[in-house]
Amino acid sequence: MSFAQLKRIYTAFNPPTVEKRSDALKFGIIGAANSAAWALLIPAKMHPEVVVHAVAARDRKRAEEFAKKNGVPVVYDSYQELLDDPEIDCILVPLPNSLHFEWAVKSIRAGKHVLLEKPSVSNGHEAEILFNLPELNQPKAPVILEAFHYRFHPIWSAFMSNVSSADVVHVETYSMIPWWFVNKDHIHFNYNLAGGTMMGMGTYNFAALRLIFGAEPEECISVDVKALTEGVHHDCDTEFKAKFRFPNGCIGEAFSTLQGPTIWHPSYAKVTHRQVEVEDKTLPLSQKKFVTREVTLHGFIHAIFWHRLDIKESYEIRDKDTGRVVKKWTESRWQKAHTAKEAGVDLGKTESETYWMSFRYQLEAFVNRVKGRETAYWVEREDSVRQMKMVDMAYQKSGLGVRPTSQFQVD
Ligand SMILES: NC(=O)C1=CN([C@@H]2O[C@H](COP(=O)(O)OP(=O)(O)OC[C@H]3O[C@@H](n4cnc5c(N)ncnc54)[C@H](OP(=O)(O)O)[C@@H]3O)[C@@H](O)[C@H]2O)C=CC1
Ligand SMILES: O=C1OC[C@@H](O)[C@H](O)[C@H]1O
Repeated sequence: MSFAQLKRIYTAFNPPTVEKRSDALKFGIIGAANSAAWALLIPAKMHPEVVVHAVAARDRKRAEEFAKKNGVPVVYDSYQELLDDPEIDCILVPLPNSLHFEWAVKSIRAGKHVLLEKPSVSNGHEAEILFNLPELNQPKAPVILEAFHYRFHPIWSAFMSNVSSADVVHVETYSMIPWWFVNKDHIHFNYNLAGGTMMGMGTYNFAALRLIFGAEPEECISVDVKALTEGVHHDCDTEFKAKFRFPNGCIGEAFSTLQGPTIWHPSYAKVTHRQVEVEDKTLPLSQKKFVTREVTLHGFIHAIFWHRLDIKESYEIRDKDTGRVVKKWTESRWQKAHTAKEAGVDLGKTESETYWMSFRYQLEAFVNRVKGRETAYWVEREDSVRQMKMVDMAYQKSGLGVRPTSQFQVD
């Protein structure tokens, strides 16, 4: 790894602190969660319109420690007290998956905008209720966003601009987290907290499949899992391989593990297109030109560490009458994009920096939506509902069962 790469990663996690505007949004965090650092605390430092104002934890001491460590000025004794603070505009919900539904509903009903950790809720049933709350369809409704951070990174846009959904014939996705990063006692492996690898990591692969095919899967054909069976961990998948059939009859595959090998391996999404004819006016009238494109994005989930977009195009020139191949060759190119400009994405007035992580791009979009501005990219509410339905489909097929629905009642 070069010095420039190391410097970029270092700066991503230790960014310069920018001056805050007087109309900056005040965020509250419910739960002194580890993921809050990536999702909000670090990107907030370099966002002039974001102030992390308060944190609440089930245990006040824990909240105080978190506040001291992260320079958060206000501490609340309970999540509800934080929601009752009229000064707070936005809430980060980084709770166990099983609590996302209840606290996202309560946040919206308190009139707050919600940045909701992925997966949005425990299952499709909860998603239908949450994302269709009447409060979200009113004028000046709160903004809610499932924190699908990688979808906001410019390399994802560059990748998608090379994918032609109508021509996709096969997709393979891979993601992993090394075993030492996720302890067996982590909330990811607690069934009652809606744990499991398909929830914690697989949902990233599933979203990639849905976006690449530009459609919802019709069927989950197979799911092979390694799962825990003991105590609170029961029915939590540590690793899985799933296959889905999409409306064009083609297959999308997802492999993920939260107990992967010691050395981190970048995620990838590999897309194969069908052969299509391309116009070439330089050819004699008796010949036709065809291309088959393979597009692979390495590092699609955590692009800041490393990524590369590979595009391989296999060309053939054929005789129109006989179909005989007259000539064939392959052209390959690759691309990286840490900034919006490098990917050709328009972020409006904002200039992105090479050290921006996917989470910083996500926060940019979230703030812009809250402020009523246009965003280059967004995860719509219906999208999050469909996403949870795909997760349900896979859990049903796996035999582990859909994650349990919250007892919290919405009236
Ligand atoms: N975007 C990303 O890169 C990442 C996203 N995530 C997502 O964020 C969410 C939280 O994950 P993560 O931050 O790793 O988890 P942590 O265990 O670090 O934090 C979870 C928080 O939930 C609170 N909590 C409330 N009720 C319970 C309970 N019954 N059991 C355990 N904790 C409880 C705790 O808050 P309190 O302080 O009140 O005790 C704790 O701080 C998950 O939905 C996960 O999928 C996770 C990692 C990375
Ligand atoms: O991006 C991630 O990496 C670590 C996992 O624990 C987490 O769930 C996921 O969002």
